[in-house]
Amino acid sequence: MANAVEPVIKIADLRMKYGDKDVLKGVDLEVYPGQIIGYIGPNGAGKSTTVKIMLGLVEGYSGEVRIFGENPKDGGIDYKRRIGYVPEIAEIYDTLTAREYLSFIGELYGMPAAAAESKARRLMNLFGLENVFNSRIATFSKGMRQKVLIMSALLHNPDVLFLDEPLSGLDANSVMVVKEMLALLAAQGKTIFYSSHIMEVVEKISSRIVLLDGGRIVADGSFEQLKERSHEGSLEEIFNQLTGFNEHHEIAEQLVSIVQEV
Ligand SMILES: Nc1ncnc2c1ncn2[C@@H]1O[C@H](COP(=O)(O)OP(=O)(O)OP(=O)(O)O)[C@@H](O)[C@H]1O
Repeated sequence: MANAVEPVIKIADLRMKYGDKDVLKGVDLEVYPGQIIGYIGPNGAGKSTTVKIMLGLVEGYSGEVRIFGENPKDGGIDYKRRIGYVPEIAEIYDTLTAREYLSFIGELYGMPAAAAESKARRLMNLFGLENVFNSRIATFSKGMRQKVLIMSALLHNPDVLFLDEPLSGLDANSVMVVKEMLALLAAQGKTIFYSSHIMEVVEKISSRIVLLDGGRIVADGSFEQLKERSHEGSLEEIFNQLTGFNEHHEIAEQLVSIVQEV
C-alpha cells in the first residue's frame, strides 16, 4: 500500500567510493515522520558516511538523496534549519561558555538572541547544569559536553534529528531522560535517526531498525520483525547472526593469551 505521507528522508541506490573502496553499494531507504530509526552496523559499514551525505557534508556519491524533498546538492539552506545533528566527535568551541555557545548556535539557526539564550538556560537547568551556564566548556566533563551537544542540536526545534552515539558519557539518570525525551519527540511527529553500537538501547527505543553491513542494508524492520526472522532473542544476537560473526569466544581467548605473554 502506498504511503500517503511524504518521506522525511528518501534515499535511492546511494553509492559512494573512497578511492577504490566501495563504501556504499546501493542503499535504499525511506524514513517517515515519527519514526525512530536505529541505524546500526559493524565498524566501517558506512553509517557515518550515509548520515554525512544526507547532511550535505560529503559529496562525490551517486544515487538519489532527498531530505524534506530537497536535494543536499542543490545548496538550499532553508530545509537545513529543520535538521538537528549530534555528531560522534564534535568540534565544540571550548573557549566559549555554555551560554555563549548555545546562544551562538541558536542564532546560526535563525533564532533571536534573547530567545536562544532563554531557551538554552531552561534546557541547561533541566539537564542539571544550571550552575555552569556561564562557565567555559573547556572546564566541562565528557558527559556535560555531551549534554551541551544534545541541547545545541535541539535548540531550534528541528523536525529531524540525526544522532551519533548521543548517550556517550551520560550518567544513568540522564540516559533515562534523553531516551524518554526522544520517544516524546517522535510521538509528536519528529523523525529520529539514531546511530549507535549500544544494542540494548537501540532495541528499546527504535520503532524500526536498519542494519548496514559492508555498504548494504541487510535488515530493515521493527525489532519484533527482525526477531521473528532470525529466531534470535536479542538485537545483539540478531546483529551477530546477520553480520556473520560467531568468533567472539575464540578472538577473546586469543587476545587474553597474547596479553598474558611476557
Ligand atoms: N574521508 C574518508 N576518506 C577515506 N575513507 C573514508 C573516509 N571516511 C570514511 N572512510 C571509509 O569508509 C568506510 C565507512 O566509514 P564510516 O565512517 O561511514 O563507517 P561507520 O559505519 O560509521 O563506522 P563506525 O561504526 O566505526 O563509526 C570505512 O572503511 C572508512 O575507512
